[in-house]
Amino acid sequence: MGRMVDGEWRTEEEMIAHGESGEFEREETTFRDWVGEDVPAESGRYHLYVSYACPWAHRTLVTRAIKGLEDAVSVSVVDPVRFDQGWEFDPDKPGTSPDHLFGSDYLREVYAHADAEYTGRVTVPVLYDTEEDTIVNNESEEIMRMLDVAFNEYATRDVDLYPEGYQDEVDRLIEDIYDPINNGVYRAGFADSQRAYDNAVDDLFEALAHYDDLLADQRYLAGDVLTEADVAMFTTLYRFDEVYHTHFKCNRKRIVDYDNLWPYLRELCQLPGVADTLHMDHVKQHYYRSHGHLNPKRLVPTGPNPDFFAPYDRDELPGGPPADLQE
Ligand SMILES: N[C@@H](CCC(=O)N[C@@H](CS)C(=O)NCC(=O)O)C(=O)O
Repeated sequence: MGRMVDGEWRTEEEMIAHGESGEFEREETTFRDWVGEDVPAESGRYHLYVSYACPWAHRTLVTRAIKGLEDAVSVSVVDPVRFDQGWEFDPDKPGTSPDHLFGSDYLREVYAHADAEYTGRVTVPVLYDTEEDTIVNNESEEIMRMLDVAFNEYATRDVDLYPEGYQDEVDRLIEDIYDPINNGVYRAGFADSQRAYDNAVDDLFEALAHYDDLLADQRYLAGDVLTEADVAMFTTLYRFDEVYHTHFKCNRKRIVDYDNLWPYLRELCQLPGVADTLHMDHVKQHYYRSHGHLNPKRLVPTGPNPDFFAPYDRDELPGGPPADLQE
């Protein structure tokens, strides 16, 4: 694994950045323009690059699926296993695709196409503008918001994940769950010292307990309506028992052990469109086979196979999904 420096791929760059006490430090993303502000929303103009394995990319895929934006925004899917050349395209692997825009072998070629002098990590998701021929944005939270708000006129389902009256709460929730939960599992898994790991798992399980309590009498994180905050929480919970519990040593509890988080997770999996975004084979292949420093034999565990499609029994709670998501 490496990163780009002045448009060149460097594999000798430090694999994972750490602070002085061994905490994992995630690098800021660099392409931060906005569809709807800097460039106009248009159907067929933008292209998403994703890995089905990645929780950040998964947020954008879930938003696209539940709003019904498949015809408006096309997608290329990388090979789930990432070696020292970074994300690559291998359309022979099940569930992957070619690079539909450029036919590249590696995702870094797409970054170089957008900026020949690019310095930084080559991450998914990427939202590419075929008109301006550059990357608009590579920050999942922002791409999720753009798909939800800026592309609304192209949505085939009437679903608003950032509803008026809830916006401050949604922003607060997305921020609040980021450090202990979404990034928390990485802080645990990529910790370089016992203290950094201990702090990360303390924060993670304290936050999970808090949201488990909240969801006892509340259908969704912001209350009775489904929002972007649920999408942001969902993609971490989905990977938890199969990957983070074992591979990242987040093993005080599994999601199936929680009274409310577990049925909440099942409900989200069963929303129309979401099943098509679930690719646990890619998730497991990616984590267990890409991180040789954590799993040197690169063996992929066969369990525990939670049943995400078992009934969830949350219809008694107030609220529920928008009409267009009720089947
Ligand atoms: N802040 C970014 C993080 C994206 C990210 O870290 N993606 C991972 C995959 S899960 C990646 O592509 N990593 C490659 C690397 O860091 O070199 C976002 O939320 O979009």
